[in-house]
Amino acid sequence: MAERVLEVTGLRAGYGPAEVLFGVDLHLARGEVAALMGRNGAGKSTTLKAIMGLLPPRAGSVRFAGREIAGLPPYRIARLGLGYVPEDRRIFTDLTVAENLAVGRRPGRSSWTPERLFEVFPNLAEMRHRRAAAMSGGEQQMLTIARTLMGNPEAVLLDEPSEGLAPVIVEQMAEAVLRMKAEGIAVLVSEQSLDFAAAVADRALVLEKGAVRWEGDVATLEADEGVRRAYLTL
Ligand SMILES: Nc1ncnc2c1ncn2[C@@H]1O[C@H](COP(=O)(O)OP(=O)(O)OP(=O)(O)O)[C@@H](O)[C@H]1O
Repeated sequence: MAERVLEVTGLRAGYGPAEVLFGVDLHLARGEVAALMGRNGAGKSTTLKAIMGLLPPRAGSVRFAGREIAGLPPYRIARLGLGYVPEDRRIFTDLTVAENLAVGRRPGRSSWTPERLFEVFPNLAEMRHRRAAAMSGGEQQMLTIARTLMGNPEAVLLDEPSEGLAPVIVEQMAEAVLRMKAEGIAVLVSEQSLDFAAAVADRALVLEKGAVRWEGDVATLEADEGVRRAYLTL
């Protein structure tokens, strides 16, 4: 069995009185890309936020790189090497691409430099001196991913990267995920699009009503109309 970089068991979380996650079990192997799928409101974003400590887990265990991280604040989880790219872009719009990357650097242990990132994201290289405010949503999303890599993560949680992007940008986004994988970074990507999941992921986890109801190869999921109808299509 491949070594697990992330292991989530019985994770419960919610907002105030609203319970959203009812015991999520999932894992991510080192260097693997897994797609967390499910309809709107199934709990994908909530799962990523609870793993990252942005929403305090109410029960369950989250083990990352061999240690329990449930209950730790997000900045400590990030420092341990878990990156997080939220749906809304978190960049400094007044800064240029290169400046945004410099801000993301983690002192001491970054093997990533802006130059290396520009090799991995050639489209960002072309606009390195452009202010982020003058970039498209998709380009800003790509910059958010690149900036997360400056923190030298071992694994990255990526929330709905393809949502609302033009098809050509979605393709670039898929390439970016595959390049992260090629660099040995494990990625848990929350995604509604089966096409995107099939393009990037080895394995799919399907959430419904706050728990993982199906798990398997993306190809099996594509072929199984019954499962798709039950958990994915409207
Ligand atoms: N800040 C919040 N306060 C209260 N309820 C919330 C909050 N954020 C999400 N929820 C609720 O939690 C449930 C799961 O939402 P979540 O965003 O995790 O779903 P999702 O699978 O990521 O779907 P989407 O694709 O719509 O983001 C939904 O019922 C949603 O209404």
